[in-house]
Amino acid sequence: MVVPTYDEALNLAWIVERLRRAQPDFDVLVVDDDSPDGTGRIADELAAADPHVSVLHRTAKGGLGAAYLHGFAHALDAGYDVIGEMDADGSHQPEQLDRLYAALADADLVIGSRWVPGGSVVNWPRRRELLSRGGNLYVRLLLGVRVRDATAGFRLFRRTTLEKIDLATVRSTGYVFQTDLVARTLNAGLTVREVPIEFVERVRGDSKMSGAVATESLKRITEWGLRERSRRVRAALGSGRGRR
Ligand SMILES: Nc1nc2c(ncn2[C@@H]2O[C@H](COP(=O)(O)OP(=O)(O)O[C@H]3O[C@H](CO)[C@@H](O)[C@H](O)[C@@H]3O)[C@@H](O)[C@H]2O)c(=O)[nH]1
Repeated sequence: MVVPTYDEALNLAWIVERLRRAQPDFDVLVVDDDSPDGTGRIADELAAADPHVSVLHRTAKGGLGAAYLHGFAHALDAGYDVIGEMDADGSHQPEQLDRLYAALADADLVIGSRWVPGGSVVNWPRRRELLSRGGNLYVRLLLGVRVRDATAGFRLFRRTTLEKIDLATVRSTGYVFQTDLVARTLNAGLTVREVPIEFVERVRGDSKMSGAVATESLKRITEWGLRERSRRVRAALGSGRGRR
């Protein structure tokens, strides 16, 4: 599992311990962006005590997407067949990974979803719930992506999925990375399955969601949607001309 961290000193040891207990066969790769609160040092201590834990130290805060790209490159190089994503703050419960893993039997990407029947959020401020539901609706309308929770960050990918979606061309640095990867997976003709999860708002530390992160998401999704629409219009005009 790739676990990106920025200022998660209050959460990291707790979540890694839960993850290792819930899935003793899984390895954990913490990708830390030189967190000022010393998360990187805690990650080093966890790695020193457990051969299933390793750490990638990045030199500065580069965004969630950039951290995942770095982590995925390492996991692919290391030869893993299944590569996962999970937040470090306890929002994603390692105890629910069994169900995600089982669903990967007939899928190329499994998403732990808050917005399918059976999914839920606990203690999320109303504002965040609206932002997530509204963002996902926007993604469905503009990109035609038939997924209820395209912004979720609790996932399992088959290695082959990451190999097919051309990660070298991904430019999404922030949270829009999540939507980008879902759209790429579907565009590659691969299967995405959503498994209901209970998402629990963090109790320690702060979310790194910011105005800049939200703006990047809005801008990119709008650009992709408009580009796709004009591509469809051009294709329709082209085939119309061909028929005349
Ligand atoms: N390395 C690194 N990690 C980061 C960065 N920004 C955030 N993170 C880490 O990414 C995880 C998610 O960040 P949060 O700030 O806790 O996200 P949230 O608002 O609670 O969660 C929402 O957005 C996430 C991003 O896609 C989703 O994963 C999550 O499901 C939820 O919808 C945490 O482990 C956090 O430390 C960064 O720039 N660099």
